[in-house]
Amino acid sequence: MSADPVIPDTAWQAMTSRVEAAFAQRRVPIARLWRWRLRRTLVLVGPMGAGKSAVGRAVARMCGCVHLDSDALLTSLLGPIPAYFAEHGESAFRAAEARVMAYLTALPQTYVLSCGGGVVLDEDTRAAMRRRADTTVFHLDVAEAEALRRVRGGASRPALQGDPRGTWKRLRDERGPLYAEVADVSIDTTGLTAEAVAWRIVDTIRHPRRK
Ligand SMILES: Nc1ncnc2c1ncn2[C@@H]1O[C@H](COP(=O)(O)OP(=O)(O)OP(=O)(O)O)[C@@H](O)[C@H]1O
Ligand SMILES: O=C(O)C1=C[C@@H](O)[C@@H](O)[C@H](O)C1
Ligand SMILES: [Mg+2]
Repeated sequence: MSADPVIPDTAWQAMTSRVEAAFAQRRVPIARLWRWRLRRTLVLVGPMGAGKSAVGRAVARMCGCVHLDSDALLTSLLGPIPAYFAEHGESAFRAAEARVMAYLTALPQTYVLSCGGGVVLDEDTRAAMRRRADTTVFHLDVAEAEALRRVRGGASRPALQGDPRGTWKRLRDERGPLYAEVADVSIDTTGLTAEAVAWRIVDTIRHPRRK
């Protein structure tokens, strides 16, 4: 086990090329219908199953902006996250995750970023999120029973292995203050579809003073 993963330069360059290609291939925004353009980066944090990935995709579709997902980029770098956890341990994953987050939070473009559930554990990541004046951070929360239904008991989430129910709640409680530290807006997604949460996010950005 190594807590300091050596990411080959070629893998890192392949990942950054994917990101650059995503910005080069931006799609036509649905929001053009409203003559409105998203000019901010939206960062989604929260516990596993809160819908960060699904909602991020929906927001980006609505706004025609680039969507990046830290877990997807880490998978392209390290291979499947559960296998990486098993082989190298959580601390190696966290080190790679912090490096990816440092890269993502320094990008000059605006876009939608779905984060892994544990990104807020890293102090530098939290500081980088707070530093950006062109960024709004959304904390997506969800009730335990619904989160566990959404992640289907946690089989693909290595951080939940063993006792998914107890672990999900413990992690959510431990990380709650860290999500609150970085978040500008908190949304309880319980009982809402991913699209409904996405509309709420777009509405919050379009009408900031109403919230
Ligand atoms: N608001 C929602 N209502 C119903 N199902 C949802 C909602 N949001 C997400 N889902 C579904 O729940 C599952 C988990 O959602 P998602 O992968 O977006 O969570 P996540 O917050 O990104 O989790 P992780 O931290 O593990 O990346 C997916 O199958 C997704 O389609
Ligand atoms: O909350 C967590 O610790 C994790 C959440 C997922 O998004 C992945 O980043 C990984 O499975 C760990
Ligand atoms: Mg996700």
